[in-house]
Amino acid sequence: MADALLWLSFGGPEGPADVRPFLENVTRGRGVPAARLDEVEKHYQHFGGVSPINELNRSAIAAVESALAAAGLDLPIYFGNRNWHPMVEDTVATMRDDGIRRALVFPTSAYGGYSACRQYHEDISRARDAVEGAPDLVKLRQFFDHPLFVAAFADAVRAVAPVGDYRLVFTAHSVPDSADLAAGPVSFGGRLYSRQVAEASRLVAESVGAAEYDVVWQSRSGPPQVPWLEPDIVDHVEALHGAGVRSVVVCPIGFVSDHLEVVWDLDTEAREKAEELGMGFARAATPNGDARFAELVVELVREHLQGETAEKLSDFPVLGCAANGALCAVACCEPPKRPSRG
Ligand SMILES: CC1=C(CCC(=O)O)c2cc3nc(cc4[nH]c(cc5[nH]c(cc1n2)c(C)c5CCC(=O)O)c(CCC(=O)O)c4C)C(CCC(=O)O)=C3C
Ligand SMILES: [Fe+2]
Repeated sequence: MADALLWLSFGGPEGPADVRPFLENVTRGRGVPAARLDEVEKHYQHFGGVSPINELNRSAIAAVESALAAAGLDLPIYFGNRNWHPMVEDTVATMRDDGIRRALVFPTSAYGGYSACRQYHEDISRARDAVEGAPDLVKLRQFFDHPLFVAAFADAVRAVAPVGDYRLVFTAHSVPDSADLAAGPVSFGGRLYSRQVAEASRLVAESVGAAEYDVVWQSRSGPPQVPWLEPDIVDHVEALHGAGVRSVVVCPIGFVSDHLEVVWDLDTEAREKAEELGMGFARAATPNGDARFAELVVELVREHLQGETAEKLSDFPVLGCAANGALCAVACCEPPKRPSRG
């Protein structure tokens, strides 16, 4: 039973004055050096201080509203973010005022791990703690191996792949190596996030018939002395050039929409590097623009409400679904150790 859907996302600035306070929200207590924030602020200001993420979420929500109605599911959608307005605390207060008692939560991340899953559970807890009489909030599962997610990426790769030889390169947001090591239920053996990224990449590569491909990382943050997942996409483009590769197709498998880290780190930085080296460069679209993305959300809702077997293409366990911010398992996806200050 559910009487609403909460669309829970990351949030992004909507004007030049929003950028710094947004970045402060994202990085509070996380030991990200000021120099890194100054650099990232420039990326946002380059686009007029507006991240595409909020508009992309709003249009996705409109598509999902229609798809839910077409499927006969009468669920209003509420939109809330971790780091920028509409903030999830405010959204949950509105839901309470509207008489919502129990809502499903769709997180705009397909994966497990601290940043991609557990932090969304923390957002749910924080919002419920802030709102007296808050509805029950049940987060939907991780969907990195859902057939519609894989099919949308596979078609996106086919749509931009050049005729002839190219190297297919998958990319996802880097995380601290310690966070990746601690990702997943203890019984899974760690590295849930990077193993899911590798598995989604394998499924897409198989679907497009690419025998050879790479999985690399992007948008590294944090202090330079802390190890994060590598190699970085820009370094990797250079390495491929050195190995004689003439053309790359980049598939942003770690993301659901063309937000700032896609339009800056890939469409700007990685593309410029490839062009400087005289290489062909194409970037596959993210699923947000594909009609199947709305269908995917409807299927996740239906699967949950009707207790159906999960539609999935891998043998990985079904994870990420829990009520009111509970952890998936004891010690699941522990947060990374923050560098001590002082
Ligand atoms: C795994 C992962 C995802 C994918 C899962 C998901 O989608 O949720 C993701 C998504 C996103 N990350 C985003 C933006 C940022 N991430 C930052 C910093 C960080 N990301 C991390 C991880 C991830 N991030 C981590 C471990 C940090 C270090 C700080 C910390 O330990 O938490 C910073 C701080 C500045 C910097 O980059 O240094 C910014 C601005 C945006 C919005 C872009 C827009 O505005 O359009 C989105 C969707
Ligand atoms: Fe991030």
